[in-house]
Amino acid sequence: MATGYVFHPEYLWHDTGTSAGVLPADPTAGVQPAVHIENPEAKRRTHELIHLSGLLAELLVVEPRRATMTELLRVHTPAHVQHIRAQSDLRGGGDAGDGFSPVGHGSYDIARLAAGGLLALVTAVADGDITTGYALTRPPGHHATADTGMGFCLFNNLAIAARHARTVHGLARIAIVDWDAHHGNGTQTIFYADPTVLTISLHQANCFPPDSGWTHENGTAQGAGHALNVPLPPGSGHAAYLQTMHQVVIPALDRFGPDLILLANGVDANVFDPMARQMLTTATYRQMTRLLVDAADRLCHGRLIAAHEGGYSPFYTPYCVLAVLEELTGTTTRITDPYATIVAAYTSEPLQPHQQDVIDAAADLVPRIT
Ligand SMILES: O=C(CCC1CCCC1)NO
Ligand SMILES: [Zn+2]
Repeated sequence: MATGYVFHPEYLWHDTGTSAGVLPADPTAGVQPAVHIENPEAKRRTHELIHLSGLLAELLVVEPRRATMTELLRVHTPAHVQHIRAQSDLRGGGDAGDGFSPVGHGSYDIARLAAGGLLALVTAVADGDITTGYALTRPPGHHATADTGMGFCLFNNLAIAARHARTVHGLARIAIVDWDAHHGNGTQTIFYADPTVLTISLHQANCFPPDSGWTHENGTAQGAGHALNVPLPPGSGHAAYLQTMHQVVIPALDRFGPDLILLANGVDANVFDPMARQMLTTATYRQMTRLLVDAADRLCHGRLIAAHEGGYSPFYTPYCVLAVLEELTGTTTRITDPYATIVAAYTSEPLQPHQQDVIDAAADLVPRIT
């Protein structure tokens, strides 16, 4: 069972500029310049930990390629692709569409390489060269819709990969699980009327995008029943997420019967992350990933590909991703999470009734999956 790994130095060259955290800097308006929260640091440190842990030597390194225009247009409108390209051509760059999503000079080709990293993993899985894979890509993708970038995302990497899996490799039924702290609105919207793609998003309720990711958002037309959302309350931790996996995600995958499982692996629900208020630890990511690997083994010959999404703590993101990657490879951990004892007390909270209520509401929709 080989695990593919995609990383490329260009991913670190996507320039999100000196936005003050998440907003464009504007000293004239009192918005002091700062490093953008979506900067290379957490991804660079993640790649370095994967290397220094010795795990890199056990992975099949898969070279990314740039997604072609045809591949981009399977998901995005021509106007959106042209917009990204035009913003990227500007010496000072621009924005992907929502005012929160910097496009650096040259980011168009880097975003194509991010999407192409997922395409390369899908092809490697379809060809049987690997069973599981991880793309440590940047910029992220799960907020991007067909016609706009959003929330730091330029192109929807996983949606492009899903369409490629179906169109080119005949993998007809695709499940996309998204446990990034923020709603996978872009992916959901792209496939909202598509019965062949099941989207499942676990996220902090009403965090980003605002008023998005409610349980009643359950798909439409032919896709009715094939979008699940679990908007977990702020402060939700290990117990709530594991209960969601057992009561919603795994039963949904069992009913749907995917030919391929894609994972939007945002780790910004971790206890140290500045961009959300959830309480997950490396143990949570490890156990959630193990459940997905077991489901993939049961349902689709182990085929499971993860795309990196959010994760902004430069010191904790690496350990969360390492936990996911070790479970994808089926190896035991090499490096103990140095923060485990610090967080053990306040991340072992029991499941709360208001969290169970949210999980129950989502679980009630699982029987609608066909
Ligand atoms: O990690 C992210 C980005 C969230 C931010 C985008 C603008 C404010 C919140 N999405 O998954
Ligand atoms: Zn996020």
